[in-house]
Amino acid sequence: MTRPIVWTIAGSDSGGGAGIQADLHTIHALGGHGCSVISAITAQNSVAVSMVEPVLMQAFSQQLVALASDLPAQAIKIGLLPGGLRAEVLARYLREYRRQWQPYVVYDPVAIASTGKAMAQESLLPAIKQHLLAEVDLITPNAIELAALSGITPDSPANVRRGAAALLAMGARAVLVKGGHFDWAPEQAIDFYTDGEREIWLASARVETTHGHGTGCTLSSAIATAIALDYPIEDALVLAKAYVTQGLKAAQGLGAGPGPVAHLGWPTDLNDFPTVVMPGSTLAEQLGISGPHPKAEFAPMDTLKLGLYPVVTSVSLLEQLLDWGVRTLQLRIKDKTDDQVEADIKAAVELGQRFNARLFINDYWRLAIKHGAYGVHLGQEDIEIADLEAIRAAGIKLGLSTHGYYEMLRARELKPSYLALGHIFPTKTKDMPSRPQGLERLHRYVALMETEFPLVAIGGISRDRVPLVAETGIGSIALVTAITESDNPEAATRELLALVEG
Ligand SMILES: Cc1ncc(COP(=O)(O)OP(=O)(O)O)c(N)n1
Ligand SMILES: Cc1nc(C(=O)O)sc1CCOP(=O)(O)O
Ligand SMILES: [Mg+2]
Repeated sequence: MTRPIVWTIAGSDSGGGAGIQADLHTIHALGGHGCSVISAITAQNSVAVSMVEPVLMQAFSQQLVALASDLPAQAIKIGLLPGGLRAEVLARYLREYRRQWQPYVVYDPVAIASTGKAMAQESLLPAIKQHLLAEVDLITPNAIELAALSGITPDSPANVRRGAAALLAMGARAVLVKGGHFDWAPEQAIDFYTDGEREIWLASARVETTHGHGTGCTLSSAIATAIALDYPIEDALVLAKAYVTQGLKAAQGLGAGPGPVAHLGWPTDLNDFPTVVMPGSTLAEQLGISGPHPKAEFAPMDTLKLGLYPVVTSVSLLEQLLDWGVRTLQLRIKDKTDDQVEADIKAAVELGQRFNARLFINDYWRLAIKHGAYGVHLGQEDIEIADLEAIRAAGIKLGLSTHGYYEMLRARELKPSYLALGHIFPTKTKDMPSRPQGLERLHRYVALMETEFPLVAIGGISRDRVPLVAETGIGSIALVTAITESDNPEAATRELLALVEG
């Protein structure tokens, strides 16, 4: 894949830990090609910022013009703007880019250095509100910047929400409040994202280090790069947070003051990824997140490798599949009433028991409980409405669909029996709101999660693609049409069984 282009419009940090320098490290480490528009030259080291010198307006504009004519960006990260005039001029350029090629714009409203020095002129604040906010897709203030912009000090979770809502009311499309230093959560680095419709709280244990110079720049450029790589925003947020956490853990002191966050490449350690705060935890209570939640983990599977996993709509095909040797399978009937499907579900459960198979019922969890099913498979939307505790208490196994990093981390909090990862390739079986993941991402997901849960790949997996999917190390492959649309379902199933289970 060619590297997507990401611009950073920010200040140069002579010390190499923040600003343009941190951004270019981050963009490159995550697989983007970084271009830079320098807004100001700072003279600084790890101890102090001794000078902030805005570049000439003409030099600022000409960098933008040069890049726009040849290297248009998939995503743009904005950092330090030294004053209101450049913010206003930049807003005008961004408006034009939006018309031409719609880059995703992340703005980290750097106003005060971690050393305490004001980095920007007073004219910046009104210009952000009046001109820039409307042109950015995501603004990422820390507590001080949120208070400066919104007038609300985020001294409680409620005030974090209020501050973010105030920025949305001023025209921001989405807000990520960075909680590296919330007094009310001293043990955690908690970030809050909202676009006005949904709220996401991400928590990481605070890394004990004084070497965190450049974390804000790094986070925002990591988000921009992940978006340029075509990750949805919720995945970009968790990936960027993991990148920063791994960088903080490896950060070293260079110079007499706080050293720079380290730049180590794609995050691969699950311990570096944040927790998606879900109802039921002490933290969730503190954050005012309530809702039903399972009291403990779901029944574990007997193996991490579930093998071939056909998903079918008819009980008669289920019976044939069992006869042909399949031992993990699912009855997936859509859009019928409970009365219409109950007989089929009862028959399917009995068949599964007769063959000692891992037979999952899709969606109809009440009937699955009633008839003592082996397992239930649910989607992300079901997590909020199904009675997960009732499923767990009945001893029924739970499989959950996921479509990327965020959903995987969210599902992980519910401790299900397995996770499905989809859709790997384009599929005609179902209208998918997300984009296909592809093999490279699947590979990364498997490496990240394989010791936690059995993992199942699903979506567009034809017979010919099975060996490629199996090469990622995934222990189970779910498919519909590879069997149901085959000219000879029995031969197809036997071949697939041999390919997947050897
Ligand atoms: C093994 C497996 N993975 C994913 C799905 C999809 O479940 P869901 O997201 O609930 O969508 P529907 O199947 O209900 O349309 C699945 N059924 N099985
Ligand atoms: C039911 C389903 N769920 C998916 C997910 O990604 O959650 S993909 C999918 C359809 C799988 O069918 P086929 O093997 O014919 O592509
Ligand atoms: Mg479902």
